[in-house]
Amino acid sequence: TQSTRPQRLLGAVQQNATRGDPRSVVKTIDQFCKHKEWAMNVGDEKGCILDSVVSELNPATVLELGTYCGYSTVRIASLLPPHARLITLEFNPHFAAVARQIIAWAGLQDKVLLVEGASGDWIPKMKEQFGVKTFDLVFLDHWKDRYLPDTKLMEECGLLRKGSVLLADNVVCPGTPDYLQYVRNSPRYNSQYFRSHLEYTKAEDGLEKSVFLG
Ligand SMILES: O=C(NC/C=C/[C@H]1O[C@@H](n2cnc3c(NCCO)ncnc32)[C@H](O)[C@@H]1O)c1cc(-c2ccc(F)cc2)cc(O)c1O
Ligand SMILES: [Mg+2]
Repeated sequence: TQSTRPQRLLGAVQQNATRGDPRSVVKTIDQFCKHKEWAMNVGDEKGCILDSVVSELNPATVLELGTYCGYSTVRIASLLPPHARLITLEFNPHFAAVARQIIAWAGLQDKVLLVEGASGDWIPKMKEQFGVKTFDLVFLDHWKDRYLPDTKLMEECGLLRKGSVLLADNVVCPGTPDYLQYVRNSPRYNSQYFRSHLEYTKAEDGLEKSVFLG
């Protein structure tokens, strides 16, 4: 049977990355995507911006929307303090299965809770199911037309507090126009654009960092 791109990416990690070493897992995936097959990971250039936001925040509770193969999950989790937790939502069972193995290869399974299912279903259950009060950081990287509805849902569910940070990938390419318009014009957010490039290419893309003002 034909393998899938996520399976080939997992194979590259298992053959080339050092078990328990998140940096080598990240480097292996970036090498694979640069030299073998492009994949929609946040990548190394935008990844450094992600790293700096995480390091500066030192968050205790992080939510990621759209795990895919777990590349950004590994980047974020590798920077979290010991008792911090990252909940990542992925509704494609095949991608979730690959991501679990990549997260485990990096040795980060104790910091990461990968929940299989749709954000729209799970965001309203975060408090009762996982004892989450509010998220310090949310990384949005799932279907681009779901950034805005899920942000409004998080607001309605009381999952954001004064100072919570939303960090959104792909606000230029593929683009998230309705989300950008909302966070940049709403009095409830302080929004900032970090210009970069689409992963592994020269095309423009960037991350939008939006602080919830309560
Ligand atoms: O489309 C992109 N990302 C989507 C990610 C989807 C992943 O997230 C999962 N997912 C989606 N919606 C939900 C959901 N909730 C919503 C549905 O209920 N709940 C849970 N999981 C969800 C999917 O199963 C995937 O694993 C993208 C494209 C380019 C790109 C740029 C230029 C090009 F030419 C081509 C491509 C670059 C990027 O960085 C990109 O992130
Ligand atoms: Mg992305």
